[in-house]
Amino acid sequence: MTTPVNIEAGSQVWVRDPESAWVDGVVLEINGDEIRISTNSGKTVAAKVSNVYTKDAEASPCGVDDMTKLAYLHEPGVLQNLKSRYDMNEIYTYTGNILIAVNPFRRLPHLYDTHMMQQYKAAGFGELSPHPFAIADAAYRLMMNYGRSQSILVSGESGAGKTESTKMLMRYLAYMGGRAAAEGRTVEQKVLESNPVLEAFGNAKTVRNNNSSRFGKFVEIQFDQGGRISGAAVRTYLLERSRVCQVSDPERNYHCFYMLCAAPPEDVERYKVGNPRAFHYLNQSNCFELDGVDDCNEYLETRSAMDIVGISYFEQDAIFRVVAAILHLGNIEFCDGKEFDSSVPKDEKSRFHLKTAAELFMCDEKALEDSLCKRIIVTRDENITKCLDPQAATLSRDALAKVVYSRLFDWLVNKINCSIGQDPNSKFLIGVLDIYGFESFKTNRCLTGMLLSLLLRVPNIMV
Ligand SMILES: Nc1ncnc2c1ncn2[C@@H]1O[C@H](COP(=O)(O)OP(=O)(O)OP(=O)(O)O)[C@@H](O)[C@H]1O
Repeated sequence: MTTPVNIEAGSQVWVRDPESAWVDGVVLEINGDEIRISTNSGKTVAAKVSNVYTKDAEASPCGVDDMTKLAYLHEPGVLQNLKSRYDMNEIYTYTGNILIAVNPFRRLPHLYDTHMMQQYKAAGFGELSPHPFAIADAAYRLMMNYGRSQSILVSGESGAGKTESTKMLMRYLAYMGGRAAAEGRTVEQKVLESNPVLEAFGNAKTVRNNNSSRFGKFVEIQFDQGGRISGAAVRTYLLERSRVCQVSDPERNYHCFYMLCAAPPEDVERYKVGNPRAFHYLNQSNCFELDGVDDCNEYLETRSAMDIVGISYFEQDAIFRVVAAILHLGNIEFCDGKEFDSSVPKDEKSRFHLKTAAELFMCDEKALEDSLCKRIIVTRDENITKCLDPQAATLSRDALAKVVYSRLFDWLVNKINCSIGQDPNSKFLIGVLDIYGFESFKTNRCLTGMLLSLLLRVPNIMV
């Protein structure tokens, strides 16, 4: 690799550092593709040309609010700019019409009050400091001016602040297109009220975030011709199904399992749950409780959120029966059956969990056992029943748990949409896509396809 044209002895540069990611310094000498640098932290280091970038010696110590204004748009330049701004409590920065948010990990209420929304309503894009309100405002204006639906993509690593940013965007859209309080609960209120239910079943503790959304969410805010909100819908994608059966330490399974285990005694008895440590789907990790979170309280709050969303007592009962049944399903173990390559529940304990799961699912115990220990192969002429060995039966058990859980989640989303109220005759919509980081996937085919289809429809703005 050749030396970048503008690097010579005496140049100010950034060099990759194993601890701080990048450190700045001055070039002492260049020998082929190796550069010796005296860093500003007082060390002399040697680095390959590919690990050295020119530093803008005239860059403002306060950074710039739009990174397209940077003299050098490379990784250390971008990170330094974000850091300079963050140190001044400026958590938002533009790159053109993309907004970059750095998680402040503390409440900044002054940034999001009504006064702030009024200011962004009156200003053009780029006139005020970078802000999610400016992004939402630009989307709303484009929709009104060009009569075209818009999409806002919110992406980043787990814990980056996507859900918080999505809430800001929705608040602003509700402010712009909202109906008077006298007209009943606003769409924003309804969407927010449904959050506890979605979070109970779709969020979990991960290494990075105690309340990580394990699904992608596309919130569609629908508008009439006059730009007033006429309905909304929540579409969910890619629920992390594997978490139902596999949890790594120190993460947790979905919140609802722990909530149910911590429910008031009458419910614990009704759903035949108890100590989460007794369930295989939960005890693969040593994390059962979350700091500052009372799972019993969360259970009661989820129940009241379900009441608000319009989920009846009987439906709630069925939901928690399914949740409990999944836990019992996970405790069924298998051993070899009498026939070659067949399996049966391993012992009395497994039989007990099979029986309990069947009771909770309200299905026939033998039918449930067969669905785990046998596979039916449908051919054109006949149905062939094939026995499964213990290993295959265990996989079949986990597959059933995952399918049942994801169907339950889809059912809940559908119920929430009925409660929020969609407008089939809406003129336009603004969609806010909150989807967890690209790094989570080995291949991003379906995610990329989905994003592409959204962005092709409305190639506008990203956060
Ligand atoms: N703008 C903000 N102001 C204050 N706190 C914030 C802000 N953004 C994020 N946080 C804090 O960071 C935490 C994680 O943020 P959030 O849940 O939005 O991340 P996420 O990107 O949606 O994560 P995941 O993909 O895991 O769901 C929040 O619970 C909150 O405490």
